Amino acid sequence: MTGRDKEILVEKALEARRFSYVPYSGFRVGAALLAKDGRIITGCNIENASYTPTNCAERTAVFKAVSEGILDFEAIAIAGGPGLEPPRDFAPPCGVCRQVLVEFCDPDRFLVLLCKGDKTWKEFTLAELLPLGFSGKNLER
Ligand SMILES: O=c1ccn([C@H]2C[C@H](O)[C@@H](CO)O2)c(=O)[nH]1
Ligand SMILES: [Zn+2]
Repeated sequence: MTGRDKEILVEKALEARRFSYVPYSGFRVGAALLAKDGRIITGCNIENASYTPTNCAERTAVFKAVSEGILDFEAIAIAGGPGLEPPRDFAPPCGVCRQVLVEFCDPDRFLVLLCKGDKTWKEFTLAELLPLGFSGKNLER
């Protein structure tokens, strides 16, 4: 992945916030998931009056991709913050999203880019964000 590829992914995550459905928190999160074939699948958070059915931006992107037969991923960029102004801080993925990502991504290779509104980012491997993650390998016997 080149620096330019990362920049594009960061821009797509920032843009995806525009579609967040957040009448309760006002906290807009966008995600851009890069598939190994080069496709980029975006997602936003979608809230619900009953609160718990809320879906995070990261899971929206993963589920969109998987539901279209895209299963091999290289990286995800995530941007989150209040309102429509560019996020001033990094928004790390929640534990549930980390667990969903580990189902589909090699934790030592898959990159997570946490972005701010100025298009800077911090990057981690999924293994750094979810050490000792539980996956299908743990079910083998
Ligand atoms: O990983 C995360 C964590 C939170 N949110 C959303 C859920 C909710 O709509 C809002 C506040 O928690 O942020 C995400 O989209 N991704
Ligand atoms: Zn989440």
